[in-house]
Amino acid sequence: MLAFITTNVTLWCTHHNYDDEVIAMNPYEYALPVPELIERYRRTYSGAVYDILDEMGYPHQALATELKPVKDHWVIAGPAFTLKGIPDPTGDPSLRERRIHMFEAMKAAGVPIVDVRDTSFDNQAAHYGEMNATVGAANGVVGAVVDGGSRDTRFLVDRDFPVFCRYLTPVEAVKRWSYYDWQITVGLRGALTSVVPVSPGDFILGDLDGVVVIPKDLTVEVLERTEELVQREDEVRAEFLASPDPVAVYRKHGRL
Ligand SMILES: O=C([O-])CC(=O)C(=O)O
Ligand SMILES: [Mg+2]
Repeated sequence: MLAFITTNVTLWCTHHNYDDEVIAMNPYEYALPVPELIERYRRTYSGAVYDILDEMGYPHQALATELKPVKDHWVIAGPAFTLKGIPDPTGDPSLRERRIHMFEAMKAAGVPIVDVRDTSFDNQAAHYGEMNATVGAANGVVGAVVDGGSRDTRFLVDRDFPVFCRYLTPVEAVKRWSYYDWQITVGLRGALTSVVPVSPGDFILGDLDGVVVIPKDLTVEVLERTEELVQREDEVRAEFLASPDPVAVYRKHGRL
C-alpha cells in the first residue's frame, strides 16, 4: 500500500514538474533579445552560419536548394513560427476560422517571427501570398519560408516582404491544401537529408544561397561564432584586395 502511494506521489510530482517546465519553456526566450538576434544575424550570411553549424557537428541544417528568395536581395532572419498543412481536396470549411486562430497564435508569440511552412510536400498550390503576408505582418511576421508555392508576388515585392519558396503559381490553395496544425515540430525538405526538422523558436537565416535552421538552444553560440568567422573572412577579403599575390593570401589563410 505504501509503495502504491509513493509511486502515485512520484508520478504526480513528475507530472507537476513537467507542467511547470512546459510553462517555463517559452520558445522565444533566448539569452539575447530577439530584435538584437535578428539584427546581428542579418549582418552575417548563410554560408558562414552553415560552416559554424557544420564545425559544431550539425551539418544537416540547410534546407533544399530549391528553396530560394523570390527576390535575390531578400534576407530573412528570425525565430520560427511553424505551420503544417496537408493536401485537402474537399475544401475545409473551417479553414478561414482556423486561420484566424493561427494569426492569434502568431501575435501571442510576442516577438518578430518567421512563418515556416511544411506543406507535406505539396507541389501544386500557392501556400502563401498577399493575405498571409499582410495579416501576418500585422501580427509580427517578418517573412516566410515555404516548402512549396507562393503567389500575389507583385504585392509581396511592392511591400518588400521576404518570401522564400520553391515556386510561384497562381493556383489557389483552397480545395487543394489546408492548415493542419501550427507550433509543432515540422519538416521541410533538406539539402543533405530528406527533411530538416524545425521547431518553434529554432532560428532561421535565409539569403540568396538558401536557408539554414539553427537549433534554438544554439542560437546565441552560433551567432557569436559566426560573427567571429565573418570578421576573420572580412580581414582575408581585405588582404585579397590589397595583395598582388592572391595565392600567397590563400596559402596564409586557407579559406574564404
Ligand atoms: O490564401 C492563400 O493561402 C494564399 C494567398 O493567396 C494569400 O495568402 O493571399
Ligand atoms: Mg492571395
